[in-house]
Amino acid sequence: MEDDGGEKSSFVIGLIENRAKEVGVAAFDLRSASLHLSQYIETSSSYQNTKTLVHFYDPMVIIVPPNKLAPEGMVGVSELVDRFYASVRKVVMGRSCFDDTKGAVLIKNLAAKEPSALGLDTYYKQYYLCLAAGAATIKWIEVEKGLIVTNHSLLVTFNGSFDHMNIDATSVQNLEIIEPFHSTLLGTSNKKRSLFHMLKTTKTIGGTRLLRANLLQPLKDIETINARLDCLDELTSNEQLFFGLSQVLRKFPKETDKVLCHFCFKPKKVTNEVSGVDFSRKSQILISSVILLKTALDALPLLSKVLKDVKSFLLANIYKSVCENEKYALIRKRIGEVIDEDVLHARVPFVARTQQCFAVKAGIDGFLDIARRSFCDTSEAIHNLANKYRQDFKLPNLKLPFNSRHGFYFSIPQKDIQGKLPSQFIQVVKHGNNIRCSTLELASLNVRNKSAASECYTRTEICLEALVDAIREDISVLTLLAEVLCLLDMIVNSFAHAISTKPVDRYTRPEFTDDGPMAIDAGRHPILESIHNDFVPNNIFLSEASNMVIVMGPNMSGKSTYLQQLCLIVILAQIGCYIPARFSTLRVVDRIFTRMGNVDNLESNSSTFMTEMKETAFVMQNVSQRSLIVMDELGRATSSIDGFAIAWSCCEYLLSLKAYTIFATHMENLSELATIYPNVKILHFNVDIRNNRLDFKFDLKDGPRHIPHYGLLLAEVAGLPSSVVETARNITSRITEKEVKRMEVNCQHYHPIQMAYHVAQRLICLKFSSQDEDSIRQALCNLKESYINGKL
Ligand SMILES: Nc1ncnc2c1ncn2[C@@H]1O[C@H](COP(=O)(O)OP(=O)(O)OP(=O)(O)O)[C@@H](O)[C@H]1O
Repeated sequence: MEDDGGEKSSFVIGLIENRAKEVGVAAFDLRSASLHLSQYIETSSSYQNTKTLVHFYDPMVIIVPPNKLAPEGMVGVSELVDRFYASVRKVVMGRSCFDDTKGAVLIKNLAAKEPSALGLDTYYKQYYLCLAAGAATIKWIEVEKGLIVTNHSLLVTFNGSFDHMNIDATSVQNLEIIEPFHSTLLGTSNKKRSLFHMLKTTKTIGGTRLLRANLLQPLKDIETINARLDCLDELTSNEQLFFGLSQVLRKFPKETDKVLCHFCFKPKKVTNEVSGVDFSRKSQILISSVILLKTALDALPLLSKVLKDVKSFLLANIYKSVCENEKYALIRKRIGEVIDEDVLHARVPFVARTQQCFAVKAGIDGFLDIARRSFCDTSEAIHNLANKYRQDFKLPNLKLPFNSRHGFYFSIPQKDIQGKLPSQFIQVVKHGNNIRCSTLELASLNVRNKSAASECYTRTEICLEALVDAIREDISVLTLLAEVLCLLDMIVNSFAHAISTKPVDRYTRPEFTDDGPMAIDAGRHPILESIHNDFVPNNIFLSEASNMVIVMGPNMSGKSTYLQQLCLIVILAQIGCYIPARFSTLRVVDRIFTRMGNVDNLESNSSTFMTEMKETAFVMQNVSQRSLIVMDELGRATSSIDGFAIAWSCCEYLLSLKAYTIFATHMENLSELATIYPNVKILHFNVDIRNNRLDFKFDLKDGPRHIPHYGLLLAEVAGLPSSVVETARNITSRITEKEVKRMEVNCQHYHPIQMAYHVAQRLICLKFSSQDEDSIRQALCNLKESYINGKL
């Protein structure tokens, strides 16, 4: 296991597909020793589902089979990786490595849970592809990383992403969930952040990862969401608990979640001598894991103290399953039998090395004690050497830093060196205002010091063998501890922290109902509200009887912001966080679809319009009754007639579903939909026109509103030469005149059969709509009036 130390990805994923457009994914997290399997039908030729998952796992390695079995019309997963994930290491493994039978056996043996509890028996027949991907992935980890997964230690989940809300990769970009748009794309200031950046006040890497995973795949289970919200209620109403928990969490080492995987993976036995050095590195990692575990277990009683009288289910459950679990005390006791009480987890490299060398109690192993003496002697000799140079060469500010790769080296401020450095100093490198260098003597002492440390590690590992085996037997409690710490980090340091830094009642608890409406009172954009002090809140109401809202308004009036705001609020609510609104009732959303058209086109051979159509097709093919769809200016990228026709027919299609749709548009004629369909509501953004200037109010009003030639007004404000604007104005008035005449003629010649056809079509739509009687009666009246006035 490599020590990644930072936020580098720890996922290795295997991808495989069959000719029926099914894709199997196995995502192995080396950090938490967990394997997540998913299998699904890839409905879009651009691999939207797969991209979403790859984006979610953000892997360091992608394993694929040779590109021979790509389904018709698809590029194949191997090619997909080349095109979109060129920076990720791609490994092609033979088909024989993708063996589903082997995968099933492996997973049965390695999974911490019983196969029946995993549902493996039924899963096996249906989802063979992800098992095949799992076999290849585990094989690669064994061969390339030299790690063997301990039996019954792996956390395995099936269908991971399908238990959660699904947000496709394009929508993740559109909504700026993880990354904000490049400032030049939107013309916004650099201050704009993503939702992830806003909430990233977590203190551990595991907590940050959990937050990212939650934002990309929010929860769908109301019970879990409410459990988190109850926990937030308790944290926000009990300051002592909130501050107590934040302080206690700091006592746990930041890398606690990593401890677990070092016990899950057994390093392969190294037989040849060349690998000896590597072996010592692995021993070192194991020792540091034991020390880290000891430090974490020492902090556990503090957590118990803080959680003693908690009320909310989630915290009480943590208290019961972790704080009252005697296994932790037993593990701690066993560690205490071998490990010195004073040894602590340290982050400073040399301190960490010393702690690791002295981890095991003195007197347990004679060879270890000798190696330690040699380690101390060489360390002392290095420090004496530095003192000698300080005096001999009059370099009082000579420093002796250490890093794990190079060992000790000298650092001397440039200003202290008059002329040239004495010839003893070698490997001279400038580094800022300092010179870094070494000497032959130091290099030789470094080698001896390192070799003494290696000997200490190897001997220590032998002393720790029995202890580590005993810890491995209780791996599940360590998994639990790691999970709990990540969850607490996210809820306390991110969610509760975000709420506590806002004025009281700015963020409120969302209510969830099973099949109710989506009503948000005075909702605000979670990120923009901190940039605009005078951000204007707005409402939304969607229900089965009114499942489409069409939002109109001139450019810059706030339409896109409103769409993004709604989605971000829903995501926040479904990760179990409070939301920026006065009040809200929500129903659980299973997928969010967005068509916003402000993302760079990833498929270089598609025009803006093609991209728009592909995205819309993807929505249509995947939408369910529980989805939330936001469409911004659909149909603007082609001729106005075709664009309008497409926008209209898309609306009609979406209306026939029970999904909630919000549609922002400049096409005023789309408001006609409301006269035919009672479940369409028209809203517009309020704008005042004074002295030919638009004054944006950003508040939503009922009904449509016609603002003549706002495009021209805005073009003038943007600085288009006045002669150009004047010409445009003349052209507009001529077009308008012609249009009026044409409409009059058209009305006269409108064929009665066409009228009858439209009436019939709308009557059929009404028949299948689930509206109440009053609404249907009203819609029939509107239809009749339109027919009489010839406006159909
Ligand atoms: N509710 C609001 N309160 C305050 N400022 C807002 C609000 N909504 C939007 N804005 C500001 O107005 C700017 C323009 O908003 P937005 O891009 O949403 O307009 P739009 O109607 O979608 O424009 P276009 O039709 O040209 O895409 C935003 O960058 C934001 O700074």
